[in-house]
Amino acid sequence: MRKIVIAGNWKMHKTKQEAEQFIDEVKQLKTNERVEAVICAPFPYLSSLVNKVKQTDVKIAAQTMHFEQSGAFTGEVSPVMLADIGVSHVIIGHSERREYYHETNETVNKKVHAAFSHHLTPIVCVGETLAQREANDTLTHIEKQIKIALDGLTDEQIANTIIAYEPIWAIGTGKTASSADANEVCDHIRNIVAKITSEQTAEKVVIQYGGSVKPENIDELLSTSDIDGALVGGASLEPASFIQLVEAGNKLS
Ligand SMILES: O=C(CO)COP(=O)(O)O
Repeated sequence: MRKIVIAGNWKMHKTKQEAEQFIDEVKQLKTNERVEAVICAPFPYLSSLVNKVKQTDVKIAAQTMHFEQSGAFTGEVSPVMLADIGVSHVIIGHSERREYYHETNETVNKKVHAAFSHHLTPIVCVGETLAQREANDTLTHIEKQIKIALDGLTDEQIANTIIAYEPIWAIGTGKTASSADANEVCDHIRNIVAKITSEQTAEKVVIQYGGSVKPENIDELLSTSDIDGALVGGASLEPASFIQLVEAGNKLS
């Protein structure tokens, strides 16, 4: 049985005090062995939050990183730095990074390789715009994103990659893809992965859905065949709501 990964992506929200208080409020959360609870926090808080979640079931992730280990890249954070402070996961290629910070499929691929070189689990985001969906381009667009993102990885690395399907039109808009539509794309993603590697490897890949996920719709999303978790923005900012999302995963196993 695949893992269920519930990840909260805080984006550029919270003061340090609010971030630490959040962790204090969720640290009693227990996940069963199938479920992982991850908070993707802003860089300045990572170190302190990693220390706070020791002995708890919550993991701390970064929201992006550079692909180089070090160098003259003013303002950037490297995989070495993240691994050094005990971060476990990193989001790569979020649509906001692609749109505002020129991330391309090629830089996503370099970052995924860099993540594995430093024992970080990549959460690789893919998804279509509304225009692409309306032009019936969703599946071709996503196939291209996935093929380039995973290029050159070993089967074992692919099995350990988390893929987040986030239709751009559903992010922060309150519009969720119907669970059937979301599952159809996640199923397609698994088929693409199977073509690149094998059915066996593809069966191991955790595929999350993201885009206006909240406690009210997570049960339905998780009840589908190919959605193995969620990457949650807005609804991950309040401890009570994040706990409900993780409990929805706990209920499944
Ligand atoms: O972008 C997202 C998570 O990475 C989704 O954000 P919302 O849950 O706020 O729609």
